Amino acid sequence: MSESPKIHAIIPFRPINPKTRLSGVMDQEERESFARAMLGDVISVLHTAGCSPCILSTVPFEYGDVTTQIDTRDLNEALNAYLSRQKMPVLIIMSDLPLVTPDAIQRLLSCTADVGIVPGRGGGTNVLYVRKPQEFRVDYYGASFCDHVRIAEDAGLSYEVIDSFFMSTDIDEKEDLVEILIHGMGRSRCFLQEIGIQLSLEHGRVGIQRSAHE
Ligand SMILES: Nc1nc2c(ncn2[C@@H]2O[C@H](COP(=O)(O)OP(=O)(O)OP(=O)(O)O)[C@@H](O)[C@H]2O)c(=O)[nH]1
Ligand SMILES: C[C@H](OP(=O)(O)O)C(=O)O
Repeated sequence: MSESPKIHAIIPFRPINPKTRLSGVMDQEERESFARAMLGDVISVLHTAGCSPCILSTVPFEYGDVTTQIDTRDLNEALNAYLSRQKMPVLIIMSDLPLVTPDAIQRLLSCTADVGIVPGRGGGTNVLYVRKPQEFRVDYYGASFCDHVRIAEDAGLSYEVIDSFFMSTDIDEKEDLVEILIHGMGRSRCFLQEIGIQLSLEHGRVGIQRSAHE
């Protein structure tokens, strides 16, 4: 019996000077290592979920034997050019989702709508499952979740919104690191621990602190 083809998962990635909103707690070299660690967590989960990952990078970049495509254009232009070349369903997943799980990916892949949308906290879009890539386009940044709903509606495509704590937790700000230290089990958590980032409790709120000697 022949196996069903793996779903292509495209991961946009900017390896140089990424995660600038974490500049207060990590220097550039650390942010680059941390972004790579989060990417590694996402790639492992995609493999476990039976997807075929591909990195869409702004510069030449290698991660094991994962295929990389290079596109120097900005995020939206690069992804829309990619979508226009695809005939089969595509998963678009951000690289800063280190808590994503195979179960959550499977749940998204089992949605029957033309577009499955996983919102990010604060109005962004963390994962999209696009069954008809040539009929959809992306518009990231700002309230991109609302924009993606509107784009699907305008194109006459059905959509389903998938709520998942682990997929909706993208790591943008210092406060988001708390979630990795509480829920994470992969490379990203190890990296934070290696550079001395740990949980702190101040006035009853959980935050993070970095040990001075690291
Ligand atoms: N291919 C490509 N990917 C990008 C680009 N900009 C960001 N990304 C990726 O898109 C995803 C979401 O990006 P952001 O959350 O804005 O991450 P970031 O740009 O590293 O973070 P900030 O500098 O803090 O805004 C991540 O997977 C990034 O690596 C780009 O210009 N091209
Ligand atoms: C790419 C952008 O990511 P954010 O800046 O919201 O993390 C978005 O989700 O539209």
